[in-house]
Amino acid sequence: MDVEEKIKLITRNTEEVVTVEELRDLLIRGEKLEGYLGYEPSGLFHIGWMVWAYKAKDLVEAGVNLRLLEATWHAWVNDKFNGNMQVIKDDAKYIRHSLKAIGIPVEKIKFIDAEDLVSDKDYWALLLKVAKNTTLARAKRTLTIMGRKEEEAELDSSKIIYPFMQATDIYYMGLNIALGGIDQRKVHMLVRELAEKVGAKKIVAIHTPLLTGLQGSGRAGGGSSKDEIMSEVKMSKSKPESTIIIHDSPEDIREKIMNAYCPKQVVEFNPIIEINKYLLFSQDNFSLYVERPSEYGGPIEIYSYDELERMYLKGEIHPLDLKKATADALIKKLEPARKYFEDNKEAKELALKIASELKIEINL
Ligand SMILES: Nc1ncnc2c1ncn2[C@@H]1O[C@H](COP(=O)(O)OP(=O)(O)OP(=O)(O)O)[C@@H](O)[C@H]1O
Ligand SMILES: N[C@@H](Cc1ccc(O)cc1)C(=O)O
Repeated sequence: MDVEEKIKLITRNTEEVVTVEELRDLLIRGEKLEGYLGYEPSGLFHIGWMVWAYKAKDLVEAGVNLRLLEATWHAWVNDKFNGNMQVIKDDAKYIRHSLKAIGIPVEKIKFIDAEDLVSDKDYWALLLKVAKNTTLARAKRTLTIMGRKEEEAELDSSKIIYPFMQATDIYYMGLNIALGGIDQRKVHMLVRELAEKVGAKKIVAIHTPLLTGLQGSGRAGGGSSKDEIMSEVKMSKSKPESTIIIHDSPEDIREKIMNAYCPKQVVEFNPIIEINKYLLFSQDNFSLYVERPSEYGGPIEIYSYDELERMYLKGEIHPLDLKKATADALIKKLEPARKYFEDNKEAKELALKIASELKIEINL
């Protein structure tokens, strides 16, 4: 793959890359691309996560040396599983299985437990350096990266340390690429700004779009920037009613999709449109078969997202027909993952354990 082909693969289906010029520069200079993405192991794998997982796969294919950071300590600070570290660690194992189940080449990725970073005193020395160079106001504004509002650090000041930890993760591992959903933007910008001061490389930040929760944008509150608005309305493991998880049965998926927000001729914050854009058409060789009634033009096969969007905006595809077609396509897409969890004993036991911790019923 030449430089431009790599750039195309790395930047496709992203919300933004800060900056493409810097990425090109790294590639032209032949620097090894050292990348990562972190997640809190604190729930069942929902389809929103497939957006970054597919991007992780692209990065691996483009030759990035990719790590996935199991942010166990961060999840603990963020009160996940009531601070039960054993369950957080089991969830991390479960997520590895989930990634494999959806077809991510896990054997080419290095998984790192945050425990391995925080057990080195140099990590904390670096963290203090980051904190020394950041105002409290800035740190508070960055709390959206952990799904929290500024006020939430008032009662529990460990939360204010979280953004410093996330920044330190990046410096400590000596990375030049950080991947995350657009809700992680604020910390990546901080990391870029402070790089010189802490003597680290300046990262290229790659941000993937966030899939809106099934209820649409009804929850959007006072956020002003795109990352703030999206972090409120995104599909999230903390809001099970808004999510489709990879273990949902075909019947569950159909029912959830049929009940989802999908306004006629509107594509913004429309989760059904976004499932098509970010999960289905984003992958090679996909086409959507829509069974339209004959008075609306009859059945049609759609070959690109742009074509779908154009027709939907014009009212040529009715939400109901789109929902049915999307449910069928998503059920098909998740079939291998269902099968993986049915067949793999360890994966199944872990999934059931996590589900029972969360008091969520799954049928495997
Ligand atoms: N709905 C979504 N669509 C796409 N990416 C998402 C979505 N939700 C989270 N992500 C991305 O997944 C990664 C891990 O996020 P995180 O652990 O916060 O997941 P979450 O489901 O939002 O959970 P929580 O509710 O605990 O915040 C981040 O890079 C984040 O941007
Ligand atoms: N803040 C991320 C998780 C994360 C934690 C540590 C990191 O270094 C990176 C990512 C989230 O909640 O989505």
